[in-house]
Amino acid sequence: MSEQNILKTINGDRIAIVSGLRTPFAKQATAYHHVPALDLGKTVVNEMLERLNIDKKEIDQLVFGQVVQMPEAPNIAREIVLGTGMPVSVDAYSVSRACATSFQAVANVAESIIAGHTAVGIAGGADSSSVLPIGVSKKLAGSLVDLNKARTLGQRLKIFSQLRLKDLLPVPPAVAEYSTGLSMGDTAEQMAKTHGISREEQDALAHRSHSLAAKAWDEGLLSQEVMTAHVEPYKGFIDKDNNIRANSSLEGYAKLRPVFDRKHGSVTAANATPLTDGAAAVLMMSESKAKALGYEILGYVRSYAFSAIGVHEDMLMGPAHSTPLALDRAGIELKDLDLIEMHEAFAAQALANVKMFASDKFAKEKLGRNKAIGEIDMDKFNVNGGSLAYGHPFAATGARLITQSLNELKRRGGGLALTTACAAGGLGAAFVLESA
Ligand SMILES: CC(=O)SCCNC(=O)CCNC(=O)[C@H](O)C(C)(C)COP(=O)(O)OP(=O)(O)OC[C@H]1O[C@@H](n2cnc3c(N)ncnc32)[C@H](O)[C@@H]1OP(=O)(O)O
Repeated sequence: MSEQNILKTINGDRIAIVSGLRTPFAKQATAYHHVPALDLGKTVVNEMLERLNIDKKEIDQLVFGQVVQMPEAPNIAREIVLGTGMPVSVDAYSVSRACATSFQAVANVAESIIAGHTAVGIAGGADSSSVLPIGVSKKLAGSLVDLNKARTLGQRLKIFSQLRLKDLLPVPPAVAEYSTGLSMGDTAEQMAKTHGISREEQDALAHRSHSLAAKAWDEGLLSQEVMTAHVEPYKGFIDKDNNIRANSSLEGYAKLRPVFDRKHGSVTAANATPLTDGAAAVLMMSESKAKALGYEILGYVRSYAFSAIGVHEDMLMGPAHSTPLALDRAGIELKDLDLIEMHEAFAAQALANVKMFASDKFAKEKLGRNKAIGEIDMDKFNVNGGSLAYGHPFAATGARLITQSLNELKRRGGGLALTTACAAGGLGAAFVLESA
């Protein structure tokens, strides 16, 4: 391991993460039923700035993302700046990298710090599966445009007469791959079959995830990094993730029917992430700026990598593709890591990735490498549970993983963590983080 292999600015400053915060995550149509992602984003950024008592004039940039976009506020980042009392001069733009969106936001702020353009930046993401941009059918959308252009009553009546009842039905956004039409759950089913991941193994991982997450909450490990959020203005508060099952039992999992392949499948509501609402953010600075402002640093971004594969088969293999790149860039091997935090989109997807980390065949055929990335020590893997339990508000998960890993490293007295995720479009993200 060499000091050379860590991201730094031209002045030798490391990329510091000073703080991370998130809202509690809530299942679709529960605590945040009518709260848009933008409000969740504003809430978390506002609270983070309040807690740190930072002069808002110090902030140069805010990069944020939202996977399910709201057409009326397409630049969520700028709306957060304008809605949290930051100076209007704070640069803000939005990014989208499906489930790795806030990883991308962190990478963008890191690159801006490395270039010397930013000294203090905020990165994060928010998503709501409860307040959705419900659209109209393509036929109706086309007809509405034509209606706008129609000049006579006859032309208008002709357009109306071509519409059928089904064309008038609302169309919710799909959690599916645009180019194949396959849902993420269909892909998880594919991966279970290709990699021989049994239903029992999937249920066991989900049970582990819920049990560890419940324990983490019981022990107070998350109380600092998760804020209390308002449910709907003036209606109440939520102070804990509401998907986690403290009384998770394997018998309960076994009873559930598969959802995506009802006949031969193994992916159920319990071994898939639920649709979730929430937001998360991190405050980043160049190392010297953090020290000059007197902030304690939580950790550093040592390296990161993104990867991309095809979308027709086993598309959610992002961790197995991006991790070796990030490890190489960090100048380390898998065995040097103290923690491995992998986004659990589905138990089948996480287990397929764990399996392929250890496979020489996969390394040779898919990664063009001589040997496997390495066997994951499960004692280091998602030690406080994962997305199966916490839930997965798409754009917020990366920032959750980064904050949770750095806080856990700190509790353990330091070290290195890998945080990694798969994403739609065959994308993958991996970050190597170093405790301060
Ligand atoms: C890169 C990526 O991250 S890709 C991933 C992107 N995300 C997704 O694709 C989301 C995938 N998930 C989903 O679409 C949905 O959660 C689904 C379709 C799997 C399930 O949706 P729903 O049926 O609405 O789930 P719901 O929460 O109602 O649970 C169904 C049942 O399972 C039960 N259940 C859920 N979790 C558990 C559990 N851990 N243990 C026991 N029972 C459980 C519920 O109690 C419920 O039982 P009931 O019908 O008796 O009330």
